[in-house]
Amino acid sequence: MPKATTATADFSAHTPMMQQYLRIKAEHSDTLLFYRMGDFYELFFDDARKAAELLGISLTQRGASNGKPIPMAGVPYHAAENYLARLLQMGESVAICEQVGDPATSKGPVERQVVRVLTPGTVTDEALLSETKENLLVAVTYDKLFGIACLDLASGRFSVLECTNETQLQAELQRLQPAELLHPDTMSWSPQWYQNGSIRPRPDWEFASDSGEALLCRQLHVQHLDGFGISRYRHAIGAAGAILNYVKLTQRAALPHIQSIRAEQGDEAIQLDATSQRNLEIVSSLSGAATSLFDTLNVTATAMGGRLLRRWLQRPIRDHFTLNERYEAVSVLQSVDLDELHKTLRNIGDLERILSRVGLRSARPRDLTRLRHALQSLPTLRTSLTGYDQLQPWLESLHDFPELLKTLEQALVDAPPMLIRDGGVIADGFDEELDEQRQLAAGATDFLQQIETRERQRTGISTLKIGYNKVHGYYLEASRASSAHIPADYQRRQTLKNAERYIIPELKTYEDKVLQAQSRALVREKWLYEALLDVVAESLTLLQGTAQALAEIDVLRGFAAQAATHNYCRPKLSQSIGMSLKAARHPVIEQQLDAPFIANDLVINEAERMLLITGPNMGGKSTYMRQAALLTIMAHCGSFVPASAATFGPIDRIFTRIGASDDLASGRSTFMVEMTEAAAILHNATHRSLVLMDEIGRGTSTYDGLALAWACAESLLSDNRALTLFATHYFELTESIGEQSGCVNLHVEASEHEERIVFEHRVTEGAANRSFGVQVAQLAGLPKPVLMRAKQILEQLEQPTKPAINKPQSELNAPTTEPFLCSESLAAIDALKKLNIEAMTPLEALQWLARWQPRTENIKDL
Ligand SMILES: Nc1ncnc2c1ncn2[C@@H]1O[C@H](COP(=O)(O)OP(=O)(O)OP(=O)(O)O)[C@@H](O)[C@H]1O
Repeated sequence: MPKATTATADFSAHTPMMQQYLRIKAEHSDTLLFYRMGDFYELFFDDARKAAELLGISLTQRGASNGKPIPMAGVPYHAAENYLARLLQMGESVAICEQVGDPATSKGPVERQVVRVLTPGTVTDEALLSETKENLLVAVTYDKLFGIACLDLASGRFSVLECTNETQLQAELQRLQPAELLHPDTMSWSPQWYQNGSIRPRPDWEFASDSGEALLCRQLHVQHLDGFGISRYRHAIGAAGAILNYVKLTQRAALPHIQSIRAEQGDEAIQLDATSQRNLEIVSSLSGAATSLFDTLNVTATAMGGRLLRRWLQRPIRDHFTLNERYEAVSVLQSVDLDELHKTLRNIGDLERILSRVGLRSARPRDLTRLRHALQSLPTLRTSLTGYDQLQPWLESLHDFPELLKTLEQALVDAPPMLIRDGGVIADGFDEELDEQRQLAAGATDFLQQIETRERQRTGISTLKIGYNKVHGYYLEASRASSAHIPADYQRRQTLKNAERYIIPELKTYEDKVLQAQSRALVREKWLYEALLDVVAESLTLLQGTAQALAEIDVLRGFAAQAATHNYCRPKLSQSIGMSLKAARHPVIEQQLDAPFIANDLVINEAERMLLITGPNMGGKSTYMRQAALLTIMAHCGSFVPASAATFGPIDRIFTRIGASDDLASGRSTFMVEMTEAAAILHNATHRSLVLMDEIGRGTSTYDGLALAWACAESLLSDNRALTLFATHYFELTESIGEQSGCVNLHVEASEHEERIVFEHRVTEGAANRSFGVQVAQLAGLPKPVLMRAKQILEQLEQPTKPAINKPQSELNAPTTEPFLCSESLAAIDALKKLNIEAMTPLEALQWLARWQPRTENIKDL
């Protein structure tokens, strides 16, 4: 690539057009430059090579400049959106360079300018965005704590938050899933924090708090930021400044739809760390193919409703007042005609994004007709919801816009073309001047037809016809065979194979009139369209408030519909720590099973804060635990829950240690991942946290695993005092931990029928006494000989003091017997230590001895 990166570079050896290209490219060195040439966007040099590789388009050459051939690749102008969408998805940014000068009057290459820069986090074009997902631009800065700012340019939603540590940062980024992330040049970015989007370093000074504050004040038209409650978030304000800088640079337009900014405070939502967000499959499933909680609950009518539901699920709130308001709304919506409401909302569509495009002045004619349609539907919607006091908080924000609607109805044709460029958008009768120009243009066209008829008669050439092209304007065309009949006042302009083209002065005069009238009409129409955008923009704040209320109504309508269809109950919120669920079901699995889902109760509170769950593989332990977390999340979004009764106390965080997989990207083994997650839980869980621990310790040897699981359970029970659901296959824990105060043993039931396991999926009190592992393996299709051998080994392991039946002891897998012996000894010592002899009656002491004595036989073998 020629040196195009400095302003002082010398391009004089290149052709004039290449000089122009290189000058523009020098200002956009880190973006692909789409350089408009006729009907194509062309890319040159390294850009061409890169685009050819990324898009699979052919790499060609264009002449030579500076003595060397120029690598070139291009995409047709009319199909550019598709290519742009793909590049953005791959994290690339593109600068669009258009011809802005007039080719007719230009000396040398026609003047070109970059009219906008598309980057993954700042696109707002309908065709380039996913309907269902927010497209977020996030900036992160660090100085003792992380300052984060987040902008959804396509809705104008702007927020700031701060995190004290990396784990929190990771959790927030996992939730936000930025399409593009900015950080200061000097801050080194760890891929562990986030690596999905396009990560872009920006100059440090763009993140300065003072300049950030000044930029924000200017954007929000205020003198200070106190009114938005964000003043104390100094780092995040710096990050917000970096975002504003960047968006202004790329959009090259004012941003009137960004009208406020809010602080997201850690304690206003239930915190879900990055792992839990993934493990609980809230908005996307682990495998990608399965169904997430979002997929199950999303029956919204509008895309803006779908995006809001996603946000709510990712950030469940803790404010009981707001949640009760939502429950009330869901209750009363059940008596509204939900299908009708769905239809009306569908008609309203994605108002949120239309309004942002109005703000950015990139709204297309069809955006305005959709806005018109939405405003027409508003009164119907309002009528269907009036009379329900419980909906008042939403009805208050639903405004009618009669004047604006009248203007849009009068101004726009019914079905306008895609672009304003060619006209035909503004309706007849809306503007006198436009009508006049249009009539003139149409009248002059009639006149051309009169000329054609007259000239045919005058010349006697019946095939004489009037045509038009951009180079010669209007002309009369006659076949070459009839050239003998051409009058003397005809001036020849063009000779074709079989025809000649002529002009006459009269034709030229009328041509000027037509063209003038047509272009005046077009100019007028564009001006009127801009004015129409101004009119809509005047009501932008109220319209945005209305769109927000509509999106919420859409989500609440969905909750009501789901509650009615699947028999969900209204949750109760309580101040006492804990949770109580009657006949609860897993919202996602319930809808996927052909067989009926077995409902289970769950009670957890300060007195019984750890539920130790044992039972066979496939018995339903994970399902039971996950459903507790999912119901908590649903209830804290305002949804009803799949249970016959549900009460939730205050919950500050949900932690999960579920499943195990290697984290190859960061070079951590399964066990390392497991322990890192456990460490995060033990460090952070409070007595208000819901903790799901599924089979901790299974990633290492049984002996180590048991010891770790034991110690973790003890700590959760006594130090964190968290509300813990602890599933394990270590039966030893059911006595060592399960019998401690604050812990309850539960098990999932299963029975054996003709050597086959039957899962009951019922959770009942008490510990399980066997794990049916071999039977489950049989279901999984393990070869018969292997199963037989496993049964044999199992029998030996279960009777450790007896000699091996078929094989000498040395040939058995000796270490696997170890945990039984060692764990027994550990259990015995622990139980003995905890014994309060003074509080025991002699009979109780004897009973204790009788219970333990048989088990100590195992210990002898150590
Ligand atoms: N309450 C239930 N009603 C009906 N089916 C259920 C229920 N609970 C679980 N299942 C079914 O059993 C399957 C296994 O459940 P789950 O994964 O929760 O078992 P598990 O005890 O955690 O197993 P493992 O110990 O192997 O992890 C689920 O995929 C689901 O199809």
